[in-house]
Amino acid sequence: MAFSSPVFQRWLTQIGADHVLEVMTDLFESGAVFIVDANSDILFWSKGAEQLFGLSAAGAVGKPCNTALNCDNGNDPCNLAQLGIVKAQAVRIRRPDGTALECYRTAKAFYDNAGNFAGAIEYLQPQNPEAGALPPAGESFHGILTRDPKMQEAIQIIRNVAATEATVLIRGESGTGKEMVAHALHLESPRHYQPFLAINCAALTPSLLESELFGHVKGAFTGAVRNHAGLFQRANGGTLFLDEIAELPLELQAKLLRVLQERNFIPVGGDRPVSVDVRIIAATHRSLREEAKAGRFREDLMYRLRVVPIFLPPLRERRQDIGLLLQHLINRHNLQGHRYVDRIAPEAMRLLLDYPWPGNVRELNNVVEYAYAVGRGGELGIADLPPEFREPVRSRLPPPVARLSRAQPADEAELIRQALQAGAGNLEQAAQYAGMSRATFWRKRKKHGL
Ligand SMILES: Nc1ncnc2c1ncn2[C@@H]1O[C@H](COP(=O)(O)OP(=O)(O)OP(=O)(O)O)[C@@H](O)[C@H]1O
Repeated sequence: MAFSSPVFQRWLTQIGADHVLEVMTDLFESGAVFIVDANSDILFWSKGAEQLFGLSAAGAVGKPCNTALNCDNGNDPCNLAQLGIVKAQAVRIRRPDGTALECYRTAKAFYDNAGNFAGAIEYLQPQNPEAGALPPAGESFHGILTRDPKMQEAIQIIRNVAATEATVLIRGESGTGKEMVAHALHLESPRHYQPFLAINCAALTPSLLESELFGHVKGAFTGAVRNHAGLFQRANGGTLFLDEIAELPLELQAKLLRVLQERNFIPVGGDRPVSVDVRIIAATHRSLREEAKAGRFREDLMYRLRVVPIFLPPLRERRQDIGLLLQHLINRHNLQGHRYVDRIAPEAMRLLLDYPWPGNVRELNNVVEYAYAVGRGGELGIADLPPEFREPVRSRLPPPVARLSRAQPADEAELIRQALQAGAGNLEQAAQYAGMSRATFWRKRKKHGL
């Protein structure tokens, strides 16, 4: 057999088995190869796996394979140990960006001399190679799709700072991908085995936020019937993402500063400090400098948080990403099988490119979802777009109308959309426009996916 040939063995030693494996697996352009050890932890992750699953080798190696792949059937390769070989088994994996991918899986187990399971080599192919394919490498980073130079600059900063412990502050409008970027940073960092937890500081009242962040002890307040571990405790060893950090009340800013400086905090109602090791990534749509100048944000905390600032441009300033994201979303929806879109009418594309996208990528997701819900046929046309795309003068906004209590649910979504447009990325102005508090506006926006 060729593999036992001494000539082959000598050649393999000369070239290096790992290099041969890498080159060999690169030949499988439309599939992913990976290798697991006896514990099913990933040892090797091919470029094809990075491409297909949208997860870098750095983020995958060392993880249990069912965690990295988020298999819906999640029972493998336990079965593989008994079966020895699996051919073209249909499986569904879930990428880090949440998209599902139907694959065919072929795998072969290895056993040691005692007959114990010693690992496996696996090959996964998308069931529909065209629809399942991710954009070319370089345009996707942990599910973040972009061709925009400023976004790519941001991604380069993430790659560079991931290995360090530097605190990162992400600035960008709502829906520009701040949480995705924070998650990518976590996945690239040595903390990727540990939890990544996120909270929006604008979404809760100050007392709830304090309890959610720092936890509380039994009896701290009416209703505190047991000890509650806060996010800092639960994220210990990992990363905590604090979205809309500018909305953090001043008294909690002092508590956060203490965690950053002394790595400990006192839970609500507690009397002794709890030590934690958590990397903080914060995000805001505001200028923290301006907030500090206005006395709403502690300057010392601002300096602690923005050691590495990252800016994400709004979608209207990166038009080339609109086409890329559209194609990706269409591929994803095509996979679900309700409708297969293979082209976008030029006039619909024009409208999509000219639209100001106040809700950024989140709004683009919704527009495509709308098109699949209401439209039919292979061409995505103007009639498949939500009403605001078909209004003759989109820039003319209606006056700040209707308090929400009087609005019907359908009007509510429309009001939020108009408010976002009116606020042009400033959530405070948008909330004012809608006649709501920031927290209510944030909740309603999430509810309607805007
Ligand atoms: N570059 C991108 N590529 C692919 N998907 C993206 C990109 N940017 C954002 N998204 C998607 O858009 C949605 C909003 O992204 P995300 O929650 O990260 O934004 P955000 O800036 O944190 O918003 P908010 O501040 O309102 O919470 C998510 O569904 C995310 O998957």
